[in-house]
Amino acid sequence: MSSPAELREGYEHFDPRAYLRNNYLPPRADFSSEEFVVPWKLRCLAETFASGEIRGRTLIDVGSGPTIYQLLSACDHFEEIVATDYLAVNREELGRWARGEPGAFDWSPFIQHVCKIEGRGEPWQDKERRLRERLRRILPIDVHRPEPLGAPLRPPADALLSAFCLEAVSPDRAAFVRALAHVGNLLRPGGHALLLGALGESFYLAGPARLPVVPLEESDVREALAAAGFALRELRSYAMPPALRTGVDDVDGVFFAHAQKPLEA
Ligand SMILES: Nc1ncnc2c1ncn2[C@@H]1O[C@@H](CSCCNC[C@@H]2Cc3ccc([N+](=O)[O-])cc3CN2)[C@@H](O)[C@H]1O
Repeated sequence: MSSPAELREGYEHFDPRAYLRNNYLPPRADFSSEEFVVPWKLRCLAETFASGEIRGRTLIDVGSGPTIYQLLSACDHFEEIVATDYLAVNREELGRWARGEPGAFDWSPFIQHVCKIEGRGEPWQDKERRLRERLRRILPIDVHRPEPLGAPLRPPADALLSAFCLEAVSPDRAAFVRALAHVGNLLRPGGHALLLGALGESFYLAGPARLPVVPLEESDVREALAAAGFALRELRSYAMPPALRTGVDDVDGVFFAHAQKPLEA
């Protein structure tokens, strides 16, 4: 089991471009079939937002890393998107994309796919522009702190999204529960939480960095959400096919959870 100090040390060597290469270029970024992991992740989010039930002023994305794909369906339903990450190198990568700077990662295949599955015939450039307009803040965060942003979010977020972060920064399941409770402090009562994460993963690579992950089963996710005070609305799982087991991690599958913070405090 890794210690918080080992985790922090490991993240000093995290290479955002290697991480993007490992997870967001082929073979994992294969849009040719719904059987593949990226279309599955994007469909979970598109279907959840399609109902229109989840909307409001602010959505906070916890541990964004260097990625924005997770925000593509959310951005139609919130005036402001707040991205966050622990590492400056990831916040800088997000900023490059947000400002449309040369050298930023090309998310257009993801944006085109989301526009296709949302089925409104929206030009992908419109969605790209809307996300850039609404992605107003890119903040430092540490989910091990009871106040992950260092100060309360005022007003609290109407919704929270987090993709592949909490299990990758928690040394064990108890720490995962604590991190969930901490990020729950950023969410208003009644607010919705959407989580994507890894099942059965014990490590992943990001260039020179080899980071430990607490291996989770679906039941651990269910129990952690309950222990952190969330009411579970939906939990789906995806099994990683052999073709996508590329050695960049040992992930067995992916979970998608939709939960809600109760109205009564
Ligand atoms: N204390 C902290 N608080 C908040 N964030 C923190 C903290 N420490 C580090 N961070 C921040 O959290 C990190 C988030 S990236 C974590 C990667 N998770 C594992 C990776 C992800 C992945 C992606 C896609 C697929 N797939 O199949 O499609 C599979 C997998 C499985 N492997 C990183 O941005 C770091 O900068």
